[in-house]
Amino acid sequence: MDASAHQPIISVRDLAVGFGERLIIDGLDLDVQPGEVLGVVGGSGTGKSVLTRCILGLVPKRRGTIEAFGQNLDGLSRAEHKAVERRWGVLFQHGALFSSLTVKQNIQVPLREYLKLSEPLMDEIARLKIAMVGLRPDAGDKYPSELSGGMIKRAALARALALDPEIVFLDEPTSGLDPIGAEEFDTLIRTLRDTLGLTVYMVTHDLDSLARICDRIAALAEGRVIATGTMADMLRHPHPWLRKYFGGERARAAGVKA
Ligand SMILES: Nc1ncnc2c1ncn2[C@@H]1O[C@H](COP(=O)(O)OP(=O)(O)OP(=O)(O)O)[C@@H](O)[C@H]1O
Repeated sequence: MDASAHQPIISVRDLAVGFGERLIIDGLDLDVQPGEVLGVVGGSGTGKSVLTRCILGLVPKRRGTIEAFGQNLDGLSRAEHKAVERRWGVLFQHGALFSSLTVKQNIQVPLREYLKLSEPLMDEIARLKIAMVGLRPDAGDKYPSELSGGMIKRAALARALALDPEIVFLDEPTSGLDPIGAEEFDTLIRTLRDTLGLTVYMVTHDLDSLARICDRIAALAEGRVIATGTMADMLRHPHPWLRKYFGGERARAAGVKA
């Protein structure tokens, strides 16, 4: 069998990231396996967004290595890094669409940045992505201010999928959605994973999402990943934060059971 079949898409070793004198991440190891939906959890301020941004090259690290698609990201030229960036899509917290652009134009931003395509082809790709995330065709001509929270998330996901990425990074994709909207969005992510073979790295506080769609969970505390595994593994873990998080009232309400 091809050895690359088992190679993690993302591999982080002994990562340290800090601001000023404060180390937020210190000695963090994490692998993201091809085709999995990985849920990244941790208390507020534990560094989930910082970790994500560091993997994406938006925050510098102090120490450690980050590999994406088998390549060490250190020492890549700008062109080589851009080639890596083309293989991932990102949905930042709150959608982060450009408010002055329509949904179609937002989806076309990465196409313009990374590819040279004709206008009709870009329109066709935008149409496909809009359909893929379950938006109506007329959503393409709307501005973000004209969309509901759930539609904004879908539009942002369509933009994250614009370049047919192998992995998408989602930062709290269901935050701000009502339970029905959140469940529909989870179903969409799962469907995209199943149909496109997408790998999903998802920062979330949403226990329903974790239980519903994550194959594996990575828990952050004390600057590192303190545990990885299935929901069942999390429920058995002795770490006090995990016991509180997965054993609390909210977890019971989400139907999370040992
Ligand atoms: N650019 C920055 N400069 C200084 N400190 C920062 C910067 N970015 C993040 N931090 C700090 O790093 C810590 C981790 O922040 P981060 O946003 O990663 O937390 P988080 O785990 O994603 O939290 P939440 O679940 O609340 O979104 C916080 O204390 C934050 O204030």
